[in-house]
Amino acid sequence: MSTIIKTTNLDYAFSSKEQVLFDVNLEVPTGSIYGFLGPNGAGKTTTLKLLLGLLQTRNSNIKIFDKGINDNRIAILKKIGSLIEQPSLYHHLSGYENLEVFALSYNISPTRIKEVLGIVGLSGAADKKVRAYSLGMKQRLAIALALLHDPELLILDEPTNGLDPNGIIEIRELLKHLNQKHHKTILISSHLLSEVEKIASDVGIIHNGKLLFQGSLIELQHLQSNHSFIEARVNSAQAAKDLLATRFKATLVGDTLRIAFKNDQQIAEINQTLALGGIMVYQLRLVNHDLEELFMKTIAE
Ligand SMILES: Nc1ncnc2c1ncn2[C@@H]1O[C@H](COP(=O)(O)OP(=O)(O)OP(=O)(O)O)[C@@H](O)[C@H]1O
Repeated sequence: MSTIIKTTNLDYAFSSKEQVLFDVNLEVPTGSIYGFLGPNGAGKTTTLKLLLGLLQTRNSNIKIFDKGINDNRIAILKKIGSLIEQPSLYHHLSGYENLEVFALSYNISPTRIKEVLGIVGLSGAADKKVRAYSLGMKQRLAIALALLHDPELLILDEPTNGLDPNGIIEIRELLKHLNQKHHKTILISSHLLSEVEKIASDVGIIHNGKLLFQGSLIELQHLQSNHSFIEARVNSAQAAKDLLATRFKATLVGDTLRIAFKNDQQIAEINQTLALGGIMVYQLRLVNHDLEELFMKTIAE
């Protein structure tokens, strides 16, 4: 698996007292949608700005496309499309004209303008003034701007922030389309796990400037299943605990027993052991740690 972005022990301080990033080792796989997740103030925007050279550190160890950012800034930035904070759009111009302003500066053909308008689903609204656009349409136009030069990598800071549910779905579908059909690697920041898990293949969780988790979404979900348990309501919780003790880790919580397990086979085994041991089982309930809880737990630890 190749890596499109790699940072090694990335630190950043706005002043000598205010260090906001601590040893961040980001690894974004080529071809992924990488969800960079963290609560407000965690350091997401600062990290993305460092990747884009909008902030600089003397000893930053950032490699993008296998090249150091400090020595290859222009070549690297040519292959990146980005959206950081509010997009700057001309509201008195149409969507097409907004793209044209940038296309003229960067020698990009009118054909490409039409193409990106099609990709972001704004062909029908191309001649409408941007001031009449919904927030979601403005955001899609901003993504169209980022796509004009056909970059390999997109870096988007909270692209669904402030959008209504419909707008959020449209951006999500657009990003999936760009990843799957146009083979763009996408690094997207968000403070919402529920959003990231619907779209990302890979996840990094940052909190207080430290990367607390990094891995595939499947690995994150696996971590979730490790935090799930079976809750048993039985006639004698202590007797049930003793009966299971050699095979399972169980904890008494009031009258119920919480039993850690790894797979469905083990659930059947727990059920059988209790029944054969003469325990009256009133209820066996699967309690899933949801990812949101796991996320909160991760950042609280
Ligand atoms: N220009 C600045 N000067 C000093 N401190 C800053 C500056 N910009 C950000 N910070 C601080 O750096 C820390 C990280 O901020 P950053 O904007 O990177 O977080 P974030 O995860 O993107 O959160 P948000 O979603 O709220 O933007 C915060 O404590 C913030 O107050």
